[in-house]
Amino acid sequence: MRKKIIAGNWKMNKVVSEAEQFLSEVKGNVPASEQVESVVCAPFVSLPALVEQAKGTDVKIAAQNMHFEDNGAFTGEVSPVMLKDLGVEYVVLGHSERRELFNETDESVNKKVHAAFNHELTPIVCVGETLDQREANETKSHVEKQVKAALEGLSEKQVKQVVLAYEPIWAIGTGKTATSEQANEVCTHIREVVKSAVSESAADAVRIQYGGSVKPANVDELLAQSDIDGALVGGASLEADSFLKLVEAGKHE
Ligand SMILES: O=C(CO)COP(=O)(O)O
Repeated sequence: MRKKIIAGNWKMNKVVSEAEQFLSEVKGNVPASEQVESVVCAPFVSLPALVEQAKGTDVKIAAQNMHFEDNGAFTGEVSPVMLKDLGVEYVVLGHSERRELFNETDESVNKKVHAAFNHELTPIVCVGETLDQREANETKSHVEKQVKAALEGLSEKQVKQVVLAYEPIWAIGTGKTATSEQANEVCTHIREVVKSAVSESAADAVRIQYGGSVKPANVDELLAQSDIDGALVGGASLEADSFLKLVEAGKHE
């Protein structure tokens, strides 16, 4: 049985004091991490305070991006070494906003996934199709290409530790959720891709989140699907109450 993982992706929201306020409200109220993993993906500037505050609690802290090099002349970038040194445990890689707005490619995502493992960070790798691709019936082939590229060169053991997040771009921030059947169909396909590209045991172990307008009202139905092992949540993760409802839902399934 795969443990559910609920991650709140704040994107570019909250100043440090707001981030601290949020964590003070949730940290004593999340379920034990043996039941469900609760992750907060915050902007870089809030990470030191959040990691400090989350110590000894069941909340894990994630970055939303990083460079693949350890250090060097990359003005404005943050490296995996820096994240590891802070005590960050997860990193979101290849989010569609980064692919679309910041020229993230399958190749750079793959380099970052390797860099994450080199520094014992757990990657949450995002994949997903545009509305045009869905309408052209290219969803599965597109997502397959993204998953294979992201996992290229990893060991079976590493693949088992990756978290994949299926986020259809047309459902992000639009209020349009994929139906739970549509979401599960693609997550099932992703698991089949992992099985044929890596192994059956890797496919059984890898966790696949759904993301795109997830909220307390629809999370139960999504998490009840056979191949959905969690949620990557934007808007509905910004309020402590709502985030707590989402992680509670992960516990029940
Ligand atoms: O992009 C997302 C999470 O990474 C989804 O965002 P929303 O939950 O706001 O649609």
